[in-house]
Amino acid sequence: MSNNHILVVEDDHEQRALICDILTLSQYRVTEADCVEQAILLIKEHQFDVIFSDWKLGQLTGIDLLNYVRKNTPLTGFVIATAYGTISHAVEALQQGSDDYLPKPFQRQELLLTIEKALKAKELRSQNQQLSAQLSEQKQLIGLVGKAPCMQAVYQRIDKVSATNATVLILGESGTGKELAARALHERSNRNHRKFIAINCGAIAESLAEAELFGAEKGAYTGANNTKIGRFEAADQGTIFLDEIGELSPSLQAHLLRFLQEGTICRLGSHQEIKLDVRVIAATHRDLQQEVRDGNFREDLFYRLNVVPINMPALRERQQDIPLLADHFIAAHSKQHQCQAEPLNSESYRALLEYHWPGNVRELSNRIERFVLLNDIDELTANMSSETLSSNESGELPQVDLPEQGFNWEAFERQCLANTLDFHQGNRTKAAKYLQMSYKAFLYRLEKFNINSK
Ligand SMILES: Nc1ncnc2c1ncn2[C@@H]1O[C@H](COP(=O)(O)OP(=O)(O)OP(=O)(O)O)[C@@H](O)[C@H]1O
Repeated sequence: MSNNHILVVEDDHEQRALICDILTLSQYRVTEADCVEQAILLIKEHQFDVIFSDWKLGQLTGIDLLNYVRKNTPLTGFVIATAYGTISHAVEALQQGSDDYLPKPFQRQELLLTIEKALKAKELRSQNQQLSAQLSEQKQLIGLVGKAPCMQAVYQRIDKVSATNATVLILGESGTGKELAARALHERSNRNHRKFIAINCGAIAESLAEAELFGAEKGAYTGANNTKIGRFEAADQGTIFLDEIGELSPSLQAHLLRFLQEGTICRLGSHQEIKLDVRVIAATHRDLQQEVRDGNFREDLFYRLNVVPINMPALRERQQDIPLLADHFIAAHSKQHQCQAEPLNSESYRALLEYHWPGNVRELSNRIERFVLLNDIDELTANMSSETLSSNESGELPQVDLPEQGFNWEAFERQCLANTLDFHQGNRTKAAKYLQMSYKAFLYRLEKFNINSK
């Protein structure tokens, strides 16, 4: 039996028995309560790892229990079950610090997955507690908003490597906060009183790039009337952030490799080596390993850069942070533009939660900024419905010849999911969209059938 102890709070006797059975069969230690008051008495006596609570519990709600838990045993994992279609409850629960919510009716596997998620969140919170003083300071400092377990893992990574001089490669889709993470690494290092220089490798003209990065001697090229200091030299004793590293030309890749190996650069037009102390942080939204396989990126450079990788999660992978980020950006943009925006209603939160956010946090920030400036809620959700996963269109259904002897439905569902994923080269966002399913529902199914997309 697992050591993990779950408290199930549900006033419907049959439902409670069912949930307890599922959890007990999955080797959890389970205790039950039929109301908030009884749950609180039990929490005072025992240490629970996760509390699974229904929303409606007599006169009180799961939120009352959640508030008690967050105040008194903040590490405990918490999942709230919400009635079908009551998205405002889900939003409220996430805002109050629930680790996840589970819309009813739910399946056995979905229940087990949310419990596992809450356990993971609890574990990360426990680990972070040791760093908590630093962590709250760090969260302020680095400006990264998000409480999801995958973001906690990012904070931990940043915390561990910021004090070192290790080269860091930050990976993630566009708009996921790669530059913010790089700044955080710099801010938390002992280089923070020196420069942080950010360069978008895709944005510098090829012909000027070498002089721009490594400097040039007077007369090295037409128009070089004075000696030019490059960005590497300017960043001496500080940090250089090379964004879109995948765009670096082969010749600059060679220069960068030499710097990472020898710690020296040569200005254009000179053979004199200049020793520098610059920490390199690189980022890309590309699959650099694929670029290496395709011959576009040097393998030796890839390994030099990839000393410590940090993966920034896509916004759709941390759905629980969406309300938090939305509220954060409303406050930030209202302050910036000195205007007052209406608080979001539950319909708007629902639209935000259901959308798949191809532009990630940047897109959320931009949409909220437009909404705040124009005070028009339609600006927030414009063009979302056509992109939203839960489209109502059924599309053309595939023809299936039902075999006379019957067939195994689960095996069939598994096959459909796996084929769809293959069809989209393992891209889960596209596959979920193709099946007109929310990303979260699709992930549940992948995990349920143990289908690996990577
Ligand atoms: N976790 C976060 N909390 C608060 N703001 C965030 C977060 N992540 C990103 N942002 C904001 O979103 C915008 C985009 O972030 P950033 O430039 O760091 O992303 P990026 O991954 O480097 O994007 P690109 O790959 O396009 O360069 C910025 O305005 C940033 O402040």
